[in-house]
Amino acid sequence: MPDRVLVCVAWPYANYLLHVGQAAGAYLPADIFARYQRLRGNDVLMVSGSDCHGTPITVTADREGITPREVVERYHPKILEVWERFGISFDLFTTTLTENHYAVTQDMFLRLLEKGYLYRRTDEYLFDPEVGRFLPDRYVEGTCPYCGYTEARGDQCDNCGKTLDATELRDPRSKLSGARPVLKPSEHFFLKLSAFEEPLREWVSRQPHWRRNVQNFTLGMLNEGLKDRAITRDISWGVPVPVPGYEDKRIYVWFDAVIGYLSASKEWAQTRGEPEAWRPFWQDPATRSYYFIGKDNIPFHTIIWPAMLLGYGGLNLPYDVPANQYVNFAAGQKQSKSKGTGTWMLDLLDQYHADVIRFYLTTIMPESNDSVFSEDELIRANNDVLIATWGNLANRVISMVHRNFGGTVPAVASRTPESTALLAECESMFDAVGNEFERCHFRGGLQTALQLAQSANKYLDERAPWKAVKTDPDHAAETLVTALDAINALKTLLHPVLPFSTEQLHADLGQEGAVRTQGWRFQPVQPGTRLGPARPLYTKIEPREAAEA
Ligand SMILES: Nc1ncnc2c1ncn2[C@@H]1O[C@H](COP(=O)(O)OP(=O)(O)OP(=O)(O)O)[C@@H](O)[C@H]1O
Ligand SMILES: [Zn+2]
Repeated sequence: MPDRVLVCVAWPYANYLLHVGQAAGAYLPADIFARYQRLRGNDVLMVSGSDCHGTPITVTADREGITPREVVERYHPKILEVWERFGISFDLFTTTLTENHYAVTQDMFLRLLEKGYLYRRTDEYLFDPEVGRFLPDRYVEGTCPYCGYTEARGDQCDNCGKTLDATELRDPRSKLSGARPVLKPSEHFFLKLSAFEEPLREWVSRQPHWRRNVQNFTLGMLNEGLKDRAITRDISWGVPVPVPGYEDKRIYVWFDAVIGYLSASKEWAQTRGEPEAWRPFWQDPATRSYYFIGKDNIPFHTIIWPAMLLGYGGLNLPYDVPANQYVNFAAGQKQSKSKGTGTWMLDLLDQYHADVIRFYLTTIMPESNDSVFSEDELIRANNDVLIATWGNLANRVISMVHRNFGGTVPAVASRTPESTALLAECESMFDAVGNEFERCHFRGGLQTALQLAQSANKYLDERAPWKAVKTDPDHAAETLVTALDAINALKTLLHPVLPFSTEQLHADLGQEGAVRTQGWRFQPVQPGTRLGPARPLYTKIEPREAAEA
């Protein structure tokens, strides 16, 4: 029986272009994982969409003098273009502007209200006296009360990752006018997070497979005590609050964004004409659901969303939340679209093969520590590792079979112990790499697969088939066939990371169909197979200093 796996990926705000931090932090790991699970033959549903609400969108709209909807219409297609060109294989990438999403969000709201997990409360909120508007979330900046970071936003501190109430900020200033805000009362709905403290603590403690930092961060928040949080805002853009008297307010963007995972699953089911198909992904307790996010999103996925799910009832909690640290632009400077610091994915895709970018970003995936993106390092990774260890291996062997055996895989009678050893390594790699990918260790999975490429290179160098072919053609044939077997294994092992070039190689190895439908297993190349052309998988890139000189 195949397993069922739900792959949920953070909803990017449709207010800017996507940068490498988001790609390496959330989208690429999710995609490698989903591709790996599909190869295993599991039922996978991978969903996300553009987050079209909240102050990140309205702040951009105000700044650019356009409507929030126009902001979304400008950036959503650009996001879709990145998925297409970068090979992020969503089953559905939608938006939070659909009727379905509004309905699912309001249903969640009303059910939580009915069950007593939402209540109304009047508090004082920051208000800009100059423009006469409340200042929710990102309309206000100030100093973080926890870490002293001076550019904390009203909703959270990017430095220490704490979620904030705007009124907690020290020295707050309005993003609309720069004015010092005043306090003004307003009534809002609150999510009774405090009611979930114990069940959440019990649940989080039972997740030994979680990343240590995710678990500790979450337990830390639980130990400090959960405060109930306002889930409506004085703002005119967002999902309407389905309660009379709240016409001027909207549901808080994070409340509706996390519901997006569920609403997108329902939309996917409707679109494929099986409206109930979302249920097993959410209601069968055997389904594992993974949430791929960056570290700033942890509280929303390990506390707020699980609390909402517990309150709603009958829906699976996350199985794992493999949150990543940050990819920085330069040491200590986060890639951030709202701050305008970053390397844009569309620019990179104009310059480099998608698989080269995927390869390099996997090597710097911030699984345990922050990392730094560098274009020079990308070029080095392409030339010195990707091509030197893997691309050349495939290209050399296919070329030699063309040169010496007319492009047809020769038959071999028996294999020497060195060849048998390499084949055994091919077999065992499927478990070794699979175990890494299964645990969301994508750097480790890639490094492990590359060890097989190194073994194959060493094997070839030791047996020098280019020389042996003149004196002992059978020996050369055995070497090349065994090397082709290793290349065929690597093609599958590397497919989740390098989907485009491994599909090309699959054709060049004379194989039918597509790698993605072959299964996660070792398959030797059959004798008599006609190989395709020996096309290089990647091209060498001139280092930038040389190019500029
Ligand atoms: N530099 C980064 N490194 C790793 N992950 C990141 C980075 N920036 C964003 N992410 C993750 O990518 C996902 C989508 O990000 P989001 O749309 O919030 O972008 P952002 O650049 O953080 O935006 P903003 O600066 O407006 O908060 C989130 O899960 C976020 O944690
Ligand atoms: Zn802070």
